[in-house]
Amino acid sequence: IPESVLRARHVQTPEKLRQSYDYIIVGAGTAGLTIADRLTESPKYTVLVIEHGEFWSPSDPTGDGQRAHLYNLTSVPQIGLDNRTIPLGMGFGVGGSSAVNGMAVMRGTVQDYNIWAVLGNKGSAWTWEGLLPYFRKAIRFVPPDPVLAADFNITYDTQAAWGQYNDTHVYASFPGGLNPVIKTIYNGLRKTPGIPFPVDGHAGSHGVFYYPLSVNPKTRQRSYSRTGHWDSLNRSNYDILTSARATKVLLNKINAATGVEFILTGAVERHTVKANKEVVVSTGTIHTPQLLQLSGIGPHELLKQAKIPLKVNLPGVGANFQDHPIGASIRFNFTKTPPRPTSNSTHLPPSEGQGQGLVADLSLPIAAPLTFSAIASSLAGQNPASFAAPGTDRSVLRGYKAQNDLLAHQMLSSTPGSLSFLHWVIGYGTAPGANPINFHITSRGTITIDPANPDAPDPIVDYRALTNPVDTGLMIAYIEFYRRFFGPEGALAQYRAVETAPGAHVTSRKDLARYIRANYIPQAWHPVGTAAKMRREWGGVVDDELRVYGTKRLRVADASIIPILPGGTTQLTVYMIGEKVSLLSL
Ligand SMILES: Cc1cc2nc3c(=O)[nH]c(=O)nc-3n(C[C@H](O)[C@H](O)[C@H](O)COP(=O)(O)OP(=O)(O)OC[C@H]3O[C@@H](n4cnc5c(N)ncnc54)[C@H](O)[C@@H]3O)c2cc1C
Repeated sequence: IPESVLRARHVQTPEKLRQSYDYIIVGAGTAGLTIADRLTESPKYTVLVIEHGEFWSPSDPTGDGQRAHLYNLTSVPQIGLDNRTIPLGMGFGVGGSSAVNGMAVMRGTVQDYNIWAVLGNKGSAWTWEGLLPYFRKAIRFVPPDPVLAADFNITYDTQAAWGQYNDTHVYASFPGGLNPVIKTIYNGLRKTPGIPFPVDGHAGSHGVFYYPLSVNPKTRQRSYSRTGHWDSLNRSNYDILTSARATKVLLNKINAATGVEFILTGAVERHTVKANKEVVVSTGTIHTPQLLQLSGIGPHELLKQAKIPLKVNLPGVGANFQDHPIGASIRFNFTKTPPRPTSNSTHLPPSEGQGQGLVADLSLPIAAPLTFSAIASSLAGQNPASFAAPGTDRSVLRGYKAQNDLLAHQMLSSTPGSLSFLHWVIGYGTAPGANPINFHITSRGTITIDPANPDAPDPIVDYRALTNPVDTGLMIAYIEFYRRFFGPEGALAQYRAVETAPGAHVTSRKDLARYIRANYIPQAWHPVGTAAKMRREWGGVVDDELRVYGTKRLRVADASIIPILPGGTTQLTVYMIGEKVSLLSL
């Protein structure tokens, strides 16, 4: 069967585009392809997706590899990290970041999403309960092999977490065996008082649980937005234009989106295409604020400096930038080697390195029983202006204050649905120890066009990592957690662990802070927040229907609308956003 019959249309030159489309989606990434698939289910609407990269397949051994399909970005020197610059990669090409990510499928807790409602407008449906149907619709969960499940105590709750929807081809599954070494840590956590073990970490609780991967269990290939929402679609109302970088959303006199301006790779001429109903920007957390700013939507001072005519003064565009930081590593050697755990599921291929695995996502009172309340008080007592980027608008500062108050409140709670703070991935490697990840940072960065060179292909990335001292305090608390867990009072004391990094002699706050500054990586490829779904008076960029404030017929739908990081990896949340906005748009 010719490929063209199996697919919607891949357009490679602007001349082959229609005169106009009902919907134009900018970015064929995780959310973008989800939305385009859902909108074109109805033959009533024509949809064009404009994508900067190309079609490619991560499973193609003759292809040019994943690295070639990442934006090659680097942050500005980080004042909180001894002026280190930080590289970051974002997916580039059809499938976006879902084509290159680590495939872990996770979700935040109940309060992670209830917080979105508090930060949003009145009557928001963005709560755990309100979003659960879209989460369920976003991904098809396939339970683990029963022998594997019994071997590693993998439990799941199909009813509460996953539901029975089956109209998606994006899968979450457990494709291989697990490294039995993790059983030593698992047993240690089991013996540690106070650590919760929810039946399924996707049902809204923090604690210790196994997570699946976005892998098709039959083919054992990556399952992502392209395989789930593009391949095999035969729809004449659906076009994708590739190698085309959107440079502007076109707005008329009443700031209604009328189309998109774009430039083909390697060319200089700018083209435009008309949208009859809506433009949906879905270019991800780094490029969405760039595109809005280039379109005249953003902080007025920045746009004035860049000589871009102001359409809407929205100071929050590019503010509120967050990612999960990977903290400085803490490592131990066991002087008495634990017996190597055995595995009954050896009929399954092993999954030694990065793969489906075990996580311990712990609330702050569990991770930091001695300091959680002092950390919470110090955050609640802060004036965000002391730590925000110079010149941050008052509305954005009000939003930061609202976020701080919510986080400070959650720092005191260990109820099942409350936020997890310390994220410990136990599936990677065999050495005891961790690179602790902080699920809820308090520093806020920025993404801005360069006013001196607004047409540069990528914007300026500034994490402002560790500019809020609370983040250093959290990392110190996590190091202390591991010292207790592996130390003489911990559940694995019999193996007499010796700390190798940073070393047992590094104990003062000053020395620990220095170690953290030198080794902290402010990103785990989960950037969010730069076009946040929050109240406008709190620096929000989109409303509860993901419409950009001050405009008409223009929405944003991707990771950038997430107002505050969830306690989980981000892809499932982004698929959920794609599912939800598709229904809002129709
Ligand atoms: C290396 C890596 C590892 C990760 N690991 C995990 C993981 O294990 N688990 C997990 O849950 N999450 C993970 N994530 C995060 C997750 O994949 C992302 O949060 C999610 O995919 C983001 O989706 P999005 O729709 O916001 O953006 P994307 O999927 O990145 O889509 C944006 C699209 O827009 C295109 N684009 C950008 N600018 C323009 C423009 N001007 N014009 C036209 N097109 C444009 C891009 O090429 C891209 O296709 C990882 C991400 C990366 C990069």
